[in-house]
Amino acid sequence: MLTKPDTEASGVVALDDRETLVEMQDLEVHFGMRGNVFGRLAGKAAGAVKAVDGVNLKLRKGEVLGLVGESGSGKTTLGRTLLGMNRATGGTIRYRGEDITEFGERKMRPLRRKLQMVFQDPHASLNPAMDIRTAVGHPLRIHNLVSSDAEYDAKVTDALERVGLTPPERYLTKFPGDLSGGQKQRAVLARAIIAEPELLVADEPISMLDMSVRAKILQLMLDLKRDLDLTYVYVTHDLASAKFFCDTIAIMYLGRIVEYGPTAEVFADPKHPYTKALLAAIPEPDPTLAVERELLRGEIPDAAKPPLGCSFHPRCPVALAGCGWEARDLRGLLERRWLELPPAEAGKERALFGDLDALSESGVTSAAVTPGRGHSAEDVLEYLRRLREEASAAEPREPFWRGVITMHAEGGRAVVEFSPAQDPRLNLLPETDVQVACHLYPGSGG
Ligand SMILES: Nc1ncnc2c1ncn2[C@@H]1O[C@H](COP(=O)(O)OP(=O)(O)OP(=O)(O)O)[C@@H](O)[C@H]1O
Repeated sequence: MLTKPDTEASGVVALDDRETLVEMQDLEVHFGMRGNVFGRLAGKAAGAVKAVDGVNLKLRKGEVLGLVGESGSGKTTLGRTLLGMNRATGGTIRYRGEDITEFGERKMRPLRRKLQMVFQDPHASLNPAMDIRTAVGHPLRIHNLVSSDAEYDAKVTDALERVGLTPPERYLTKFPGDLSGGQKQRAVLARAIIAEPELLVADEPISMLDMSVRAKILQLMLDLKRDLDLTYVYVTHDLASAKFFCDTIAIMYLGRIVEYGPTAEVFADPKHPYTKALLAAIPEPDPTLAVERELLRGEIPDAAKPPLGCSFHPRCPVALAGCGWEARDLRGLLERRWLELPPAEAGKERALFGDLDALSESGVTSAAVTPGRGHSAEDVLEYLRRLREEASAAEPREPFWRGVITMHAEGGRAVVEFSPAQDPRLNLLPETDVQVACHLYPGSGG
C-alpha cells in the first residue's frame, strides 16, 4: 500500500499557496497529415491531428499532476511538449514565468537539466552496452556538472543509493541486462534525478513492470519527490495508480481536458460522463464484489476528424440535444444496430439505404439519406421513425434521438436535421475545486 506524505501533519504548504512552476495557456499541438512544412501549415486548417487542442493547466511546485485518458487522448504529447520534445502549434507554456514555447534546441538545453522525462519502457531507456555507472551519470557529463572522476562517482553513488540500488558498488559495473525490470526503472530514475531536476514527466513509468514492483516504484517516486522537492507530471491510463499517486488529476479526451481537480474530489464525485465511465471500469480487487459495469461503447475517435461539439458525445450515455450530433452519428447508430441483428434481418434493413458514405463527413448537421434501389425517402423515414419510437421505450435511452430536430423528405432523399452544437468549455463548478467541460453542468457555454 502506498503511503503519501501527510502534507498537513508535516506542515507542508498547501498546493494552492505554492508557487506556479509551469503554466500552459490554450496550448495546441496539431500534427500535419504530411511530414513537410506545407502539410503542417495546411494541416492546421484541415485534416490535422489535434493531439493537444486548447489545454489550460497550472502546475505548482511540489504537485503531482496526473494526465489520464485512453490511448490517443494526447497525454504523452502534452507531457512531451511541456519538456520541449514536441513543438506547440498554438498557445503558450511558461516555466517559472518565462515563455518557453518558442525555445529552440539551444535555449532549451540548460532547461533540460531542470525538466526530465522518465519513459515507460526501462529496457529501451537504457543502452544495453553501457554500464550503470556510465548510464546513470550521463547527464552529469552532458551538462558539465562535475570537475573530476571522484565527484562523478560520488554523485552516481548517491543517486543509486537514493533509488534503492544498494550497495551502489554492486551496481556500478553491471549492465542493464543484469538487472530486473524494477531495478532498471530504478536506474532510469537515478539518471533522471542526478542533475537535480525540478520537474519530472513520467510517462507510464510502471506499466511495463511486474505487478509486484509497481507499487514499490511509485512509493520510491513519492520518497524522491519529498526528499528532493520534485514536481511530477504522471501520464497514465491507469486510474487506480493515479488515485494514490496524484494530488490533482486532469482527465483528457481527444486532446482536451474534460475534467480537472483535486484527485480525491474527482474520485469521490466524478462529474464528466467520461470520467464516470473510466472510474466504473477500474477492476474491482475483490471479484466477489463484481458489479455490472457500464463499459464505454465504441472506441476513441480519430483525432484527425474529431466529433462535432463535445468530442465524447458519440459514446456518451447521457448526451443532450446540443452536444454535437451530426450526420456520421446516424451512420454509427445504424451500423451498430445492424451488427447486433441477425445477418438476414440486418441485410433487409440495410437495403432500405443507398450509399452511406455521404454520412461519413464530419461536422455535417443534417444528414441527407439516399434510399436504396426500389425504396423511397418515405420508406427510409418510416424506418427511422420506428427506430426512434423503439428507442423511446427502451432503457437506457439512446441519446442520439435527443439531437434530432426534424426528419422529412426532400428531393427524393430522407433528411435528418440535428440541433446546433456548442463546444463545452472547462468551467469551475460552484462549491467545488473541480472544473468540467460538459453541457450537463451550467456555465459550460451550452
Ligand atoms: N509525431 C506525431 N505525428 C502525428 N501524429 C501524432 C504524433 N504523435 C502523436 N500523434 C497522434 O496524436 C494523438 C495523441 O497521441 P498521444 O500519444 O499523445 O496520446 P496518448 O493519450 O499518450 O496515447 P498512448 O497512451 O497510446 O500513448 C494520436 O492520435 C496520435 O496518433
